[in-house]
Amino acid sequence: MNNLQKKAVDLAMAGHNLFITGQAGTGKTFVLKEMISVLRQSGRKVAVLCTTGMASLNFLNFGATTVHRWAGLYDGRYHSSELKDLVLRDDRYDHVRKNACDADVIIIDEVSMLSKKIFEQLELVCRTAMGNHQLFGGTQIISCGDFRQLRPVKNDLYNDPGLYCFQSDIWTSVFPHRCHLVDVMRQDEQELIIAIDETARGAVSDETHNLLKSLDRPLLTDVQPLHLCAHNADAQWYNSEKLGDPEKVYHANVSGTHKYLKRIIAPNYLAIKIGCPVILLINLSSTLVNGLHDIVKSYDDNSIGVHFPDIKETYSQET
Ligand SMILES: Nc1ncnc2c1ncn2[C@@H]1O[C@H](COP(=O)(O)OP(=O)(O)OP(=O)(O)O)[C@@H](O)[C@H]1O
Repeated sequence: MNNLQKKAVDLAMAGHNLFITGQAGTGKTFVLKEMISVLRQSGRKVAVLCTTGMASLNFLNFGATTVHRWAGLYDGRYHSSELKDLVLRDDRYDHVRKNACDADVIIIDEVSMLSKKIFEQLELVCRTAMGNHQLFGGTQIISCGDFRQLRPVKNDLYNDPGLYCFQSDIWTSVFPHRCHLVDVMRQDEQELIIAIDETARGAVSDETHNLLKSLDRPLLTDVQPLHLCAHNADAQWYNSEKLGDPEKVYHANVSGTHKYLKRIIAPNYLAIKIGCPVILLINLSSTLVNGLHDIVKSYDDNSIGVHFPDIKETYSQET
């Protein structure tokens, strides 16, 4: 580890709350992994939380999970008062209370994607579960991320405007220490590192501009490119064009409040054929996470089989 990385680990070992930042490639993930190992070797129970399921795959061997799952926030549906009641009184929140009470240290990675609302709800859950008035119930908190990378996603459905967590009034009290990693540790692709930094700062040099232009090339023929659409309706139209005649169509049994149902991103029917690409829209487990995509391998009246080679697992969901 370099000196700044060592300093971050020392602060964590000394029990301090800490925010670690630095541009892409400065070794944030690397230092977190070192930190988790050292803290655990010293006997401390470390909860490793990520803001997305995909990010938690970086910490697969460290028992990482998402903030939402760990703290029982689900899709952000609860008002803080409801959440407090659930943590205090609801049997279904036994595991959440246990999560919070068992952890000596909570580590949050990719914190740039954590919204102010979710940050404050996580704090509330910890404080309520611990029955302790201190921030996060007095549990040590370490967060890590680069606010010039991905930002929080707003959630209109549940009144989350997607403000950054550092806009919270409690942010500076929670994190009195800030460790800014400056040395880019990634040895290869120096040009790309400079390009990422310049693009993040909005100051693109001619060299970076030329590098980005040079990447404009025909796609490989055996690669199925991901097609990004600005609107769900466009994505649905594109998918049905590409799918052609489906081999099987499943219809959802839908019930609930119209106001909420109309804003759900998953369509109420699913048309598939063998070999068609599918993407997970929710986290089903700590490895089957929102954003994973692969192709349909099999189906019958009640289930669809999808093979996700990255996680060496075949998942079959009852439809
Ligand atoms: N002290 C170190 N010694 C050797 N290699 C290191 C060290 N720190 C980081 N690295 C290597 O540098 C590369 C970048 O590190 P890492 O992925 O942790 O950076 P990061 O800041 O998390 O980047 P990003 O923001 O893009 O996720 C990795 O290959 C990592 O193994």
